[in-house]
Amino acid sequence: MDNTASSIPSKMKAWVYSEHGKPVDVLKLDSNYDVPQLKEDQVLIKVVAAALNPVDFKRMLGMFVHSDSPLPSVPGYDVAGVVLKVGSQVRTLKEGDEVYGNINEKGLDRPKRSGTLAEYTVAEENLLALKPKNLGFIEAAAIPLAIGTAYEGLQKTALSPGKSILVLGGAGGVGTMVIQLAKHVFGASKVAATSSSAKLELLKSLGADLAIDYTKDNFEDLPEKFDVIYDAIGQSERAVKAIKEGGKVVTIEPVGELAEPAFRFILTSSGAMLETLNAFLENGKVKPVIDPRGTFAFSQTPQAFSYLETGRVTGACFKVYM
Ligand SMILES: NC(=O)C1=CN([C@@H]2O[C@H](COP(=O)(O)OP(=O)(O)OC[C@H]3O[C@@H](n4cnc5c(N)ncnc54)[C@H](OP(=O)(O)O)[C@@H]3O)[C@@H](O)[C@H]2O)C=CC1
Ligand SMILES: CC[C@H]1OC(C)=C(O)C1=O
Repeated sequence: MDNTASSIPSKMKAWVYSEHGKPVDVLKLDSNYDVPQLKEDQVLIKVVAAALNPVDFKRMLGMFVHSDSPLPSVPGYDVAGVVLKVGSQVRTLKEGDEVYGNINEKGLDRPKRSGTLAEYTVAEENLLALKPKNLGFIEAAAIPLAIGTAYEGLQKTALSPGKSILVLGGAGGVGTMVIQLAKHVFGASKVAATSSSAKLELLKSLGADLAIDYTKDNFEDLPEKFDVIYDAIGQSERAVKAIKEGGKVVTIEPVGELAEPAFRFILTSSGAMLETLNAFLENGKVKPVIDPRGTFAFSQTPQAFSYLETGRVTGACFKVYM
């Protein structure tokens, strides 16, 4: 690959929004958008695949204007691609490296204005890791934000071997990672998770010992109580009724009522965390979950958002840059 400065274009294709609203209304394809400038501690990435996350459409709707970056903005946090150029302070990554990561260190604190739904993006070296050798770019792109949120939340609850956990929203991008990490990395003795009827077998395949069909049972009415509850659906007022004395409830829904003793957090992206988990991804103990209807071409980005906005995506929703 010719990575000389002259071979890197100054303009690119990018999906951009200049006003707040629904993606289908405000997201426009710009074929002449500025390739982001590289800072000393950053690398320039040729995007091969990018994953969509709920934060992308929530920002577009204007839900976080108080801490968001100014418009126009290219959405997208998760990327898998190839390093084209490195800044002078980059220590480890080099041109040609196949990398993946979440390009925004503080999830809602001034995310980058030039995100991953474009031909090129930039990220600080410490937010990236080498792509796991056994994963393709599409699979790798599905991982960073979801696994980072799952891992950080489980760390904050001090989940440890022998403890039990209930995962609310087990079939989602974050939930599918929480189940796997809880069982195969944190050593939980009992993993329960909720989903609708059609996704119960998926939960069990990921490591859930008990899959609860929320269309039939209210988890808080079941006799079993848990040491930890990971709430990925914003139902902390119900979750606190299912916790053991002294147990922990973590929720990732950043807005709305928070029932005591539940707590919430916004993830911090970390390349080091990905490098730690690469071992579990490469030995197959933790796997990316790809929605069978969730892979779209770059040109279909608005359709990808429409699918994500249904709230029914299983695992992650993507797009591949072509
Ligand atoms: N604080 C933070 O740092 C972060 C916050 N978030 C937030 O967390 C939430 C989850 O994100 P993510 O996993 O990507 O979302 P997804 O879009 O991947 O979640 C979709 C899944 O949610 C499941 N679901 C929906 N309603 C329920 C319910 N009542 N009970 C059980 N499962 C349900 C669906 O399963 P089914 O079809 O069976 O209902 C579906 O598979 C979002 O609100 C997101 O904004 C995400 C990442 C980081
Ligand atoms: C990255 C920010 C985090 O906060 C919300 C609401 C999400 O959906 C996130 O991913």
